[in-house]
Amino acid sequence: MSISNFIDENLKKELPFVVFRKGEHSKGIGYFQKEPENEGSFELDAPRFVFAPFNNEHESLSILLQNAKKEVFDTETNLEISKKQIVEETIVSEREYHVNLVRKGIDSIKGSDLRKVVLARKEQKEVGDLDPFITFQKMCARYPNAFVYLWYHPNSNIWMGATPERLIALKNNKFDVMALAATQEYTNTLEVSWGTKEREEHQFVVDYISDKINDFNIEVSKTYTVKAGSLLHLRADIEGEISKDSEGLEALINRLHPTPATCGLPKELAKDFILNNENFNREFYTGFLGELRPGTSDLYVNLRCMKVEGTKVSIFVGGGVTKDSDSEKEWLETVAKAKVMRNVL
Ligand SMILES: C=C(O[C@H]1C=CC=C(C(=O)O)[C@@H]1O)C(=O)O
Repeated sequence: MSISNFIDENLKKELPFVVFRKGEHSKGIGYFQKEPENEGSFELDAPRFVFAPFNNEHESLSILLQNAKKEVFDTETNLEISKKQIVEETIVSEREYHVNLVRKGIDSIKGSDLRKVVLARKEQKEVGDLDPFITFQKMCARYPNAFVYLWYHPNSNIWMGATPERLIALKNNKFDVMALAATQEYTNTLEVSWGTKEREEHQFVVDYISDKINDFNIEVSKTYTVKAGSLLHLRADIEGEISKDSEGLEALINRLHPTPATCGLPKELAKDFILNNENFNREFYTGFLGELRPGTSDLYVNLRCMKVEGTKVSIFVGGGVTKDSDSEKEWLETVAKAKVMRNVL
């Protein structure tokens, strides 16, 4: 059976599956659950592929690897990618809502202890009959460095994305956390300068992560510029080691998630602002996903993603707001980020 057949079969039977391809890899991996999960029948630390929401008070979904069929396949890299330019179809009311939301965020930062808040929006689009696997293949071809995935669970519907951000990788007790933030459009060079607002919004992420895990003997890299599709971001890597008697990976994730790359600073103030002011539910956008195994795990932040429901997709995009933000620029940044998914539809 081909991967497409496995996908069709699991969708028909409403059984969870995930198909993913890591950055710089040509092989994709699929885990297809064979039968409905028997609640409570598994060990808490059983190896799984986890799909966690933004709001850590909400339930995470998982596919238990031991109950799933594993398929390794070649991803299509020679796929004809349409170079057509996306026609801007700015919906005036969406622009207005987002610009006002950002202004409210800036006012709140100026008048309280809030220092950064990541504000997002949801863009809906009619797409007709979308073939999830072809869309996945298009994402693999267009975004070779991204973690590309296609996920389905009856409790979440179909999600897919091409994220540039790893939350944490763990191997032999050594871990690697990515601090990614700040955005500008790529114009054929990595030699760009970054403004004060961008450097500060990224530094907030580095400082927060370093502070949360400073008991793990960490090393923080220099900040450098990375390309993600047609965008550039600032990145730093924080490496450390989990000692034998320290808490496990899940506790470490709880300290980190959500970082100021997706929520803000201080975390609880920013989260309250988001939950009270964004006009949609983030669900799994800015949550995290990936393989969780004792000893070796690889988790990514769910960015540049969309949810598919029948003939409609919802694309989720946001950006970090600080005291120096310009509301119009923040809007345009979300338009640029939305193209990452719109380019493959
Ligand atoms: C929240 C998003 O991106 C984050 C990651 C990189 C750059 C970001 C920024 O420039 O605001 C965000 O922190 C998103 O893509 O929806």
